[in-house]
Amino acid sequence: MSKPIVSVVGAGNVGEHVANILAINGIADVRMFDLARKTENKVFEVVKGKALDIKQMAISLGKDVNVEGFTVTPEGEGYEALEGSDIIVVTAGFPRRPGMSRDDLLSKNVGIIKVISERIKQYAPNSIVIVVSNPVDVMTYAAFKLTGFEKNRVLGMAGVLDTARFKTFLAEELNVSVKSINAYVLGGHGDDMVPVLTASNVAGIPLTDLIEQDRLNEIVERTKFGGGEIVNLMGTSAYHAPGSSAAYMVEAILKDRKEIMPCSVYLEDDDAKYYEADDIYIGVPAKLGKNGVESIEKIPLSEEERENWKKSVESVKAGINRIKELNLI
Ligand SMILES: NC(=O)C1=CN([C@@H]2O[C@H](COP(=O)(O)OP(=O)(O)OC[C@H]3O[C@@H](n4cnc5c(N)ncnc54)[C@H](O)[C@@H]3O)[C@@H](O)[C@H]2O)C=CC1
Ligand SMILES: O=C([O-])CC(=O)C(=O)O
Repeated sequence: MSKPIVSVVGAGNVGEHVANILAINGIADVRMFDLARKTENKVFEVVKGKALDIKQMAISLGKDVNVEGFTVTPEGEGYEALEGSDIIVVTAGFPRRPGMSRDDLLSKNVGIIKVISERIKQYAPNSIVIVVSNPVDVMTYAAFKLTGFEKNRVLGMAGVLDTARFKTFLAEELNVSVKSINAYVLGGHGDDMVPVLTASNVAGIPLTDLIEQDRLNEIVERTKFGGGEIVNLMGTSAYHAPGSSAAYMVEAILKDRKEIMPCSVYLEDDDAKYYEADDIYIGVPAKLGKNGVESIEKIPLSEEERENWKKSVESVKAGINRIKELNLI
């Protein structure tokens, strides 16, 4: 039986881990796209080598999957094999280095997203697009505008990762299984992200009953700067948890799971009214199924959380205004 096709555009650290997990889980055939690597006297088609290696890894684990690599150019040549993709995960672009914010990547990465979005529109007009490249909320907004796809078919990955970080620190603190923890991190994927304490609990017990406020504040701060912590340790950004988070979203869509998870999604109408943010991509709980984003949930926020939420909206809006000023969307 033929499997769904997931394309991964940008097969660097994050992209290859997305491909890796999808192949190990055996739930989709994977197509990977990346630039050639040029040295003084040789051009390496690294993406083809990575695809072959990942396919052989999956086969060594007894999985019958196809994984193929395609070399593309920055100008947008070589994307024909996007045709037939059910889902496209976009991880192409520059990662940050120590001392940088995610927003520092905006002007370099938006040009890359522009070319890729045009090719997605051309070759895979019915696909669902999951953007990972940073600053992710702004890049997802750009992909939405540039593909012209319906809002349910364009979403960004961040909240699954931020929530996994929050859960990691809570599980360590309380010595409980992550399965007993319900937690949500919403807002933009930047330093202003909003861990929603009022909606987070362990076996139904509010976090504030389990952890002293000062310690809880430390955990919240560590979560908000969780990406930066890894950048400072590795000199580049995280890729195992980002890769698995994107793969988790892919699987929820392919398996029509109707699972609610925080994703960067487009807010308008009723959702915009509730979240006080219109014409924006930002992290809120969303139900993922075969149609992509099938609904957006309105999570209750305390007064303090709503104030923090508003700050996060302002930073994402500033990024969106910057790409509008660059006349790239
Ligand atoms: N949303 C999130 O939570 C996260 C986002 N990220 C972002 O994901 C992006 C990728 O990160 P890494 O994989 O660590 O970086 P990386 O540098 O390892 O990989 C990026 C890949 O994109 C490719 N690329 C660059 N320009 C391209 C173009 N025009 N067309 C096709 N491919 C192109 C590069 O050749 C490279 O292989 C970064 O922007 C990073 O900030 C990373 C982790 C989490
Ligand atoms: O920190 C970064 O730049 C990459 C990222 O978004 C994350 O790991 O949260």
